[in-house]
Amino acid sequence: MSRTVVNVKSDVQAVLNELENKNIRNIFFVACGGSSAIMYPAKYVLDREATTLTSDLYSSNEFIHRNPRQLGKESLVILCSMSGTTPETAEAATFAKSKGAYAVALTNEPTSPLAQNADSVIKYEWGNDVDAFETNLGVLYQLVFGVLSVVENNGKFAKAVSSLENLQSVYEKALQYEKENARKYAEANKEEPVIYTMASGANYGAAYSFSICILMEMQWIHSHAIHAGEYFHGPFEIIDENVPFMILLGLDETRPLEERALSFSKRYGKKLTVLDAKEYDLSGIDEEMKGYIAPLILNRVLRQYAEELAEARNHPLSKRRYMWKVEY
Ligand SMILES: N[C@@H]1[C@@H](O)[C@H](O)[C@@H](COP(=O)(O)O)O[C@@H]1O
Repeated sequence: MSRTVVNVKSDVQAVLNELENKNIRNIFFVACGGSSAIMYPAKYVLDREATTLTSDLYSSNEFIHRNPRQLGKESLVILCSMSGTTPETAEAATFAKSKGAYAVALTNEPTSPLAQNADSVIKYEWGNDVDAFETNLGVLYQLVFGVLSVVENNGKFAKAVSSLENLQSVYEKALQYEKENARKYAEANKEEPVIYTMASGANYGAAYSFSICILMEMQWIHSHAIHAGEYFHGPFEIIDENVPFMILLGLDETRPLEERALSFSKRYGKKLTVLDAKEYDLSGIDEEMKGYIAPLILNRVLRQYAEELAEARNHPLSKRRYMWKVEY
């Protein structure tokens, strides 16, 4: 086991030990942008697994201003910020603590303002070279299944951990499988002014992050992440042969929504890119975890698509005009 994997495990365990002595009844996921997107699958896990715990997901500043009535001593607030410097997320930790809640920060920067404001910190690693187990998504799942185990005796913690330990090799096979597709996608889409994304259930966060972080923030391409269930209640009027869609198919219980949206899109659209988790080799992932793990794989593959697109468009993923540059 690498040193960073050992650290992640002990950070998660330290939080779980703290929770043993508390009476947690509700969980609030709080973050912004890409860090918020990673929380959608965690919320899906809680909806599917929790028998008494309730959970909800908030953009950090909305969390503070909406001030949910149930936030209090029986709340666990899970905050995430890679830099730990996003002001509204750091402030949300202080706000949560002021209400008596227990605030856990997930960050790549354990000395950051967010980390300092929280009760506990779990450090995650970031970048293409780190193991899936120690990324933000990997760490958040360990925490969520750990909380389910401590608070509700849910028995899936060990299955989640072993599946996450095997995830890196699944990523590598999926990236290899999609390599040429990603390159072709970039060539075919490099001049497109707008690209929509679509998914449901555990996978919606991956579509959301590709839309707002990759296409809008990092490529300045118009986009919107459409929920596959909502597609038929407005957005489907937009599809025709000229409108590009990135459609995700996961393995969770909402897959029929994604399949329905795809089959309609195939009737009227031509520029469809489909990432289907069914096509990937998921050896090492526990059967009961596959639906939960699929968005992590789709998210990793989407990063490969993003890198190819940035290359083909000669627009680096690091390029910004406002973020971190002007007042906002
Ligand atoms: N794509 C994300 C943004 O959505 C986010 O606003 C920013 C700060 O995020 P964090 O709070 O995780 O440091 O980082 C990335 O660029």
